Amino acid sequence: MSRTLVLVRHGQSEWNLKNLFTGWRDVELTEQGHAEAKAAGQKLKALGLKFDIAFTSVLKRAQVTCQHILDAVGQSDLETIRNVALNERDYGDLSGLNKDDARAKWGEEQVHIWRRSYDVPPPGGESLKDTGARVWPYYLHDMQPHVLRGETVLVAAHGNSLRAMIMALEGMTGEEIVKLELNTGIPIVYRLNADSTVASKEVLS
Ligand SMILES: O=C(O)[C@H](O)COP(=O)(O)O
Repeated sequence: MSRTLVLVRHGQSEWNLKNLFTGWRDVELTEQGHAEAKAAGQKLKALGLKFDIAFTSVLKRAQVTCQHILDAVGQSDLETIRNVALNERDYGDLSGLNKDDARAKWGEEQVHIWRRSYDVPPPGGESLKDTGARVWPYYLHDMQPHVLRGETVLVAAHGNSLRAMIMALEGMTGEEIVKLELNTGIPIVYRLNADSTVASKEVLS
């Protein structure tokens, strides 16, 4: 029984590079981002993983990352489900602003609270809790059944949609999740037990 779940944050995007709040804005990968996504695929290939299904968001930086990985493992045509539930946390009024400019305007602490706290939303946007309220039901209903059937599932998504998923998967508290940072293009390989709990976790950095 494989029961394997692979989570990957998209490669570096144009707005990661420019240090802009991105959220639901649909921006391209940078050259480095494409390379990170291809390297993620090579790492998964080296593990000998073959996927049964892939999931991604409706944003192209995650979709392109997903495709690079599938190309690298020789599964370019694998069934891939795109769903808005996996989108990045909506950054609301901060979207498009420079993160350093925001710190200068509202202060380091306030910006950190908006970026990393569990339940404080940025103005007009989603908190991590709000993001989890759409990601986790989608995981339980659409992805987990595949994993529990013994399949190997790829999820290419975003920093905060994946942080919300990881929080629930690992049973982390609101305080613990504040410290979790996900790097771009680094696969996290979970093996699950039959009761859906985490048996092992490997970060392919
Ligand atoms: O949406 C964004 O700006 C980033 O992809 C994630 O941002 P964060 O590091 O501020 O959570």
